[in-house]
This record gives sequence, C-alpha cells and structure tokens, in this order.
Amino acid sequence: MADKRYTGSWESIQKHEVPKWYDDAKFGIFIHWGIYSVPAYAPHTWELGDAQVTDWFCNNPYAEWYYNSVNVGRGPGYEHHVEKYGADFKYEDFIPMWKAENWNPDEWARIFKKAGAQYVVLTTKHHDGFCLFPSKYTDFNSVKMGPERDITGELTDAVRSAGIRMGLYYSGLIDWQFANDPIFDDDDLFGTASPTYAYADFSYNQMKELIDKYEPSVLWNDIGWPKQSEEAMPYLFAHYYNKVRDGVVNDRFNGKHYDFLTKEYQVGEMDRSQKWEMCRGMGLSFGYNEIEGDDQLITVPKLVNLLVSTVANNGNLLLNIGPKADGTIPAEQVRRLEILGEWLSVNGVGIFGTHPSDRESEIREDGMELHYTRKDHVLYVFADGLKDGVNEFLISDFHGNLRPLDERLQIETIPAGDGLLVRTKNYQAGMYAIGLTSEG
Ligand SMILES: C[C@@H]1N[C@H](CN)[C@@H](O)[C@H](O)[C@@H]1O
Repeated sequence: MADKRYTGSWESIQKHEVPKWYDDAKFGIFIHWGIYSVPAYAPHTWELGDAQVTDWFCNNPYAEWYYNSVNVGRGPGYEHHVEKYGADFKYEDFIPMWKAENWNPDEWARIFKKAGAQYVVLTTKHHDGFCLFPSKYTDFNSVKMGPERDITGELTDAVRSAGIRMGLYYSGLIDWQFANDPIFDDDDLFGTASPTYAYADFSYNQMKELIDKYEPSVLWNDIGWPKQSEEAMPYLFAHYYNKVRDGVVNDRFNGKHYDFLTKEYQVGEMDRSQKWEMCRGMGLSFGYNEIEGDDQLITVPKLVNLLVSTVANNGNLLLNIGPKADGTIPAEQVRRLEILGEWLSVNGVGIFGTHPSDRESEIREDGMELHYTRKDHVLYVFADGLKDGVNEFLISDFHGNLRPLDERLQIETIPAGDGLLVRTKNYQAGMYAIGLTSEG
C-alpha cells in the first residue's frame, strides 16, 4: 500500500513518528558558515545560559552575530570592528572577501565520515539573511555574490556521496534584511521578528524552495516561525513529510509540532521520554571565531562525556564546526573530530542504534560517572571520570558479566551482592570514557 499521505492539518501532521534513522544516528555535525566567517570575531565571554540577557547581546560570544554586535554601537564587538575596519566599513563589504577559495566539500564530507557523524546540518540562511543557495526570492545569496557557488547544493551532494544524511538550518523568524534595528535584549529580538506578511511569505516560500530543491533529512528552523504564517505550517509540514517520508523537524517552529526537542549548550530540564538533540559549538561560538584557539575549545574528554551522557538520556549530539572564510576547517576543530571518530570506532557499538537503558545515569561524588545504553538484551556501561590505573565501581542489580569494548583495557569483574563489581587495572586518561558490554 502506498505510504499514507499527510494532509495540511495539525491532526495529520502530529501522526508523524520519529524515524529510526534519526533515533539511531546519535551524532551529527552542525555547520555555521557565512559572511560572518570573514571578520570571524566575537568576545570570548559566556556560554549561552550563563549570562544575563541584558549583558548578552552587547558582549555576544556568537561570531555569527557579528552584524548585530556592530549594530548595537557599543561593546567589544563594535570596538573591534571600528578599530580593525573603521566605522564606515559595512557588513556587506565583507561579502567580496568571502571567496571560499580553498573549499573542497568532498574533503569536509571525508572529515565528517571519519568522525562518525551520521548527519550534517548546514546554515542555508542565518539571521543576516544571506542565503547559501540560489534562492529565486532574493539575489542576496552565495551564487550571485561572495563565493559564487551553491554551497548548499555542493555540500549536499558531497555529504550524501559519503553516505551521510543532509539537514538544513534556516533562520525562520529573524532576518536582518527585513528588520535590522539593533538587538539589545529579548524584547528587541522578538520585536524585530518577522515584521511583515511579506516576510512571512518570503520565509514560507524559501522553506518550500529548500524542501523541493534539496529534500533535506532534517529541517532545523531557528528561534521561531512567523506568526503571520503559523496557520499555514501544517501545509508546509505535510508537503515536507510527503516529499521526505523519513524527514524530521525540530521544535523551533514555535513548538506547535516537532520530531525532536532542541537544547543549546545547556541541558536544563531533561525529559528522557522524548527524543532531543543537544547543539553547541566547540568553543562559545558557532561561527568561526579567530580568537578561540585550542585552549578556548571544549576538551576531548569533555566532548566524549557530552556525547555519552547525551545518548544515554535519549539525545543526539549536533556538534558545530565553524569553517574559515577560505573553506578550511580550523585544525583544532578537525583534531577533535578525528579523536572523537577514533573513540567511536572502538566504542560506537554502544552508541549508534542504541536506546536509553531503564538505568538512570549516575554522577558520583568522587567525580566518576556511569551512563547506560542498551541494544535489545545487551547492556552497555560507560564509565567516565576515572583516574589512571585502578578504579572500582559497582553495577547494581546486575547478574551478567561485562567486558571492555577497548581491547587495551584490562578489567576484573567480581559478583558482589545483587550486582557486579568492576575493577579497571590499567586505565589511562587517553581512553576517555570506557565502554563495557554485557555481550559475551
Ligand atoms: C544554533 C544557534 N541558535 C541561536 C538561537 N538560539 C542563534 O542565534 C545562533 O546564532 C546559532 O545559530
């Protein structure tokens, strides 16, 4: 029987279920690349969630917010711009400087594949309104100017050739080509949001354009969707699901329908019963920030811990890279992807295609963490926060045996009461979080 078709009603849309591929994927690569990658600057201030909103926008660590950081007329972003480029240098003057002269999309896809990424999400239009695809609704795009290439199309082809799914990010509510008053706080942010019906039509048409042209596996909308076209959303989702049967949409279309919830940098409230996704940059920014060197980026142990703790609690990790304007990925970001890929090549069997165990994650006072996943009858245990050499931890209410996924690791297991005591004999820090399996 032909697949059921969705109709333009909330009732029909809400019947869509999270496809297996997305639940199994666990790890994707986010990419923020745009005009802002030319100045590549933001103050290294706070992680999202750690700052007062009133402080955030004039000290914004998101380099992709460069336009607004200058537009506010004060703060480190503005001062940096005036000092380096002069007060008369306009954001659009960066466009001819974005040449992507060293961009090889196949090389990016190779790096993502080696990292173990199962999907990619690329910014097709960020808040600055510049489109990385040949939109018929605006010439403010990467084919008509700047790189003079269909970045979305070329990367989609390269990523899919590497056997990785392609998703698309779209800034549905904010577009500084339509409303560009400086944003100092959330009232300004939502005050500039989707100012007119003309913009609502524009964004609806562009989203449909992206669906029809690229058939993305993920529609990753950001901040919200124009209220003026909210009642038309079921038609857009029906069109999408009918065209991309196993496509997924995130919760940032005003939260009226979603396949997965999104978190940004901080987990906050956790509901393991729903599929969710954590996104973050490797530093405090999504766009490339030239003052974020190796020391300012998340360490590899913390990156592995983030992946393990996210997956164990029913999440996917969407880890961002911020490419340089020339199209190369900063070496310190590539190194983290390579090491994560090496870890996954040994421990990925306990990550990909698994489901959360009914065992909750345990964060012990001594800093050790235990996270659990399962695949059918097999239990996977991930222990983190270990010290070199000998570590002991108890898996309670467990009557099987466990063996390490990393052959270098030597462990002893001793039945203890209703559980199993695990003792590592030769743990080394470079093993990061260790994976154990109950599979014989
Ligand atoms: C993934 C991130 N989302 C925020 C909005 N929460 C954006 O403002 C930011 O630039 C980045 O795209």
